[in-house]
Amino acid sequence: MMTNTQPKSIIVIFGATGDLAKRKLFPSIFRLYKENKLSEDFAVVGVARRPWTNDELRSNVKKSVEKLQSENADVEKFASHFYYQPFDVTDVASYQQLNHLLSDLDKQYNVPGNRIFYLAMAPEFFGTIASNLKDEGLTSTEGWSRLVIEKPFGHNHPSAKQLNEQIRQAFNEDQIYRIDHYLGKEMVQNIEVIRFANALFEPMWNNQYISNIQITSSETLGVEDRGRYYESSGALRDMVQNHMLQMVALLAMEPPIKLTPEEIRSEKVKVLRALRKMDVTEVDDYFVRGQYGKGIVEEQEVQAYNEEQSVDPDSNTETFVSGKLMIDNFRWAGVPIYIRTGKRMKEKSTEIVVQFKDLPMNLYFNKGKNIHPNLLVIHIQPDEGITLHLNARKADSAATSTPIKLDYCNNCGDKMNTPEAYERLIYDCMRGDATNFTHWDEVSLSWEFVDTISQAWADKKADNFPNYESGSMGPKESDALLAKDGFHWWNISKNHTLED
Ligand SMILES: NC(=O)C1=CN([C@@H]2O[C@H](COP(=O)(O)OP(=O)(O)OC[C@H]3O[C@@H](n4cnc5c(N)ncnc54)[C@H](OP(=O)(O)O)[C@@H]3O)[C@@H](O)[C@H]2O)C=CC1
Ligand SMILES: O=C1O[C@H](COP(=O)(O)O)[C@@H](O)[C@H](O)[C@H]1O
Repeated sequence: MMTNTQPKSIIVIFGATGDLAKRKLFPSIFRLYKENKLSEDFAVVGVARRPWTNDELRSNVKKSVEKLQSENADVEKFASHFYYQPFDVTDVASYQQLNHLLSDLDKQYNVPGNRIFYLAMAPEFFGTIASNLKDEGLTSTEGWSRLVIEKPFGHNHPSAKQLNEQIRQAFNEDQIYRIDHYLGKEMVQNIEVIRFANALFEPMWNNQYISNIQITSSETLGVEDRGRYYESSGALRDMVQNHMLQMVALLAMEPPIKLTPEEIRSEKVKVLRALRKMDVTEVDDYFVRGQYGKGIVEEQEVQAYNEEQSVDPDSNTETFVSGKLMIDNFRWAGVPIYIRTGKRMKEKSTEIVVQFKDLPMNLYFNKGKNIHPNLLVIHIQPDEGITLHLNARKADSAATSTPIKLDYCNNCGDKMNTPEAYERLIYDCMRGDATNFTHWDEVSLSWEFVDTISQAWADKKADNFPNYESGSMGPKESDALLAKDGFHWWNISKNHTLED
C-alpha cells in the first residue's frame, strides 16, 4: 500500500453523465480536494455517450458540489481538473482517443501513468470495457492501473463467475477494487475496532455469551426510478448478497493475525464458507420475503411497489428480506444471526444488535418483568455510535434493577464531519488499500449462498404479495421467524432507547 497521503493519479469515470457520478462520485472527489488529500496534480476524465464538452461536464460537476462549497475550496479551480470525452464502450476508436487524452494529461499534470478506471455504468459493459482497456494499451503505462467496479457484480453465481473471468483476463485480482459502499461506512469499519480493541467484548464474542445477533437495514425510500433494475434484482440481490453478508462476515470473523487486506479477507471468507447451506426446500424455514403495499411513510401517502414505474403489477419481486443465518463453526454454533432489510419501511436506519445471554440466575428482577438482557447496539446510520444496554440499581429499591444505557455517538455533534463512504473508498483506491473492497472469493461465496434462496423464490411465486404496509417494519412472518426461536426484533428508537 502507498503511504503517500496525496497520491497522484488520473481518474476515468465511465458513466460520468449518470446518477452515481452526480450524487456520489463528484461530491466525494470534491471533499478529498477540500481536505487537501488530492495533490494539485490530479485530473478526472468523464466518459459517456452524450456529446458533452469539457465545459458541460464542469458545469455539472459544479452543480453537484455546490452545497459542499466552503472558503477553503475553490469550486471553479476544482472543476477545471475535469475533462470529458464522448464515448462508445464497444468502439475501439473511443479507447484509442482516450489513451491519447490520458497521455497528454499525464504530462500536463505530471502524473506518472497512474490510472483509476471507475466503472459507474450498467454491469453488462464491465467485461467489454476491461478487455478494451487492456487491448488498446490504456493499462500499459509506467504507473499503476486499477479498476473500480460498481455493483451489481453479476446476477447470480454463474454470471458473476463469467464476469470475473472476463475481467481477470485484463486485470489481476490486486488491481480490481469491487465496491461495496457499506465497507466505507464509519461504523462498519468500526466493527473490527469495537471487537478487537476491547478486552470487554472479545472474550465474550462467542456462543457461550451471545444468544443472537440482529442486523437491520431499513429504508424509507421505495424503488424510485430504478424499477427496471429492481425488478430483476429484488432486495436479496440488491442488499443481502453484498452489504448484509459483508456485515455478517465482519461481525463473525476470527481476529486476523495482521490488519492486512489479505488476512482480513481470509477470515471473512472463512465465515462465508461456514454459513449453513440450505436446500431449496428448506429456504422457508430460514428466510421470509416481503413486498410493500401502499401506506404512509414520513407522513406521506405512498403507492404500492406493484404500482411503481417499470414494475409488473403482478410482480414476484421482494422488496423486503429477513433471514436467519447459522454459522456452523466452533465460535458460533447455535447462535442465530438474523438479518432484515427492506424498502418503504418505518425509518431509514442501519443497526446491529448483539444480544448477550441471560445470567444463569438473577437476583434483581424488574417488578413483574424479566430482567433485560445486555445488548450492544452498533448504530451504523444515520447516527454513528454504540450503545451498551445494562441493568443498574433502581434508586428507591435495593432489590430491583432498571435498564440503563451507556451511549457513544460519533457524529451527533456534526453529521457533516463524517466522510462519505465513497470518499473513503476512492481515497483508499488511490492509495492502493484494498482492505475495504470485496475479493472475488467473498463475492463468489455470497452468490452461492444467495442463489439457493433466489431459486426457491423464483420456483414458487409469492401468493400473498404485497404483504407489508409501507411505513411498517415488514411482514408479520418476519416477527414469527424470531418468535419461533424465542426471540423478537429489538426496535431501537431515535434516542437509542429500546421500544417494545
Ligand atoms: N445510482 C446509485 O445510487 C447507485 C448506482 N450503482 C451502480 O452504478 C452504476 C451506474 O449507476 P447509475 O449512475 O445510477 O446509472 P445511470 O443510468 O444514471 O448512468 C449510466 C451511465 O452510463 C452511461 N452509458 C450507458 N450506456 C453507455 C454506452 N453504451 N457507452 C458509454 N456510456 C454509456 C450513461 O451515459 P449516456 O446516457 O450519456 O451514455 C450514464 O452516464 C450501475 O452499475 C449501478 O448499479 C450502485 C450503487 C448505487
Ligand atoms: O446498494 C444499495 O444501497 C442503497 C442503500 O444504501 P445506504 O447507504 O443508503 O444505506 C439502496 O437504497 C440501494 O437500493 C442499493 O442498490
